[in-house]
Amino acid sequence: MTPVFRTRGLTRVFRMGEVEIHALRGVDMELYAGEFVVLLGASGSGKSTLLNILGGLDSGTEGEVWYRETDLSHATERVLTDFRRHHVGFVFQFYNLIPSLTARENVAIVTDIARHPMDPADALALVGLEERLDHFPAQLSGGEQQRVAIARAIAKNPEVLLCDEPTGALDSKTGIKVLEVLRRINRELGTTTAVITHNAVIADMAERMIRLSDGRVSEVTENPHPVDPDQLHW
Ligand SMILES: Nc1ncnc2c1ncn2[C@@H]1O[C@H](COP(=O)(O)OP(=O)(O)OP(=O)(O)O)[C@@H](O)[C@H]1O
Repeated sequence: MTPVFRTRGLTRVFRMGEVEIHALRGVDMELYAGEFVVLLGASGSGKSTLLNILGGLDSGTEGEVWYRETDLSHATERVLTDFRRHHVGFVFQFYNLIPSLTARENVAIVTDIARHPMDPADALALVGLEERLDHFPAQLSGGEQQRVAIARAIAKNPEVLLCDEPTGALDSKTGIKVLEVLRRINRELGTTTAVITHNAVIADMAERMIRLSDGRVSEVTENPHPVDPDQLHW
């Protein structure tokens, strides 16, 4: 299987004045096409740093990061912008919706600059919000706002969806609904999906779990029988 992403010896050092923080200390990992992966690890283990580098939001200090045949570690800003714009979708813990725009308009912001976008209404229907197209964020629950954010991330038809604590601000019932949406998109669109979480239970729905400890991959586990999100309890 050809990986969508491959890192080798990836390190990231943040320099704060005299202090150096080694967020990643040599990460070797792959993400394969179409898989659903959960990234676990203690606070500060480097999960967000890794996801940000995979998504072209940040760069490593040393080591290699490949997106298919593109070497992101030596890419120009133009290549990285194109990569972010057309190949990856991001979902964060806080939804980052624009309060003065409706659900449909929040999604259209992205589809307006994408090459092969979905219709915003279709993207919102995929996340179960066909009845909420003209609602403003303040008129939506937290789970619904997160689903708008997911619709916005997938409406450009990205190959990869990178999610940083997507259920972190939600109660378990709402979080499970959001996970069901992510699972459905992964299955129906074949979007390679990586989800960072503190919640080890969520790994039960993933095909693979990658654990980071102190800036390194400490464990990779395959899960031959991923469960449906509605079977998860926490
Ligand atoms: N921009 C930055 N400047 C300085 N240090 C940073 C920066 N981003 C992250 N760090 C540090 O790098 C380390 C790894 O942070 P990171 O956010 O990747 O961890 P994490 O596993 O995602 O943690 P959490 O689960 O708490 O979000 C931490 O010690 C953090 O303080």
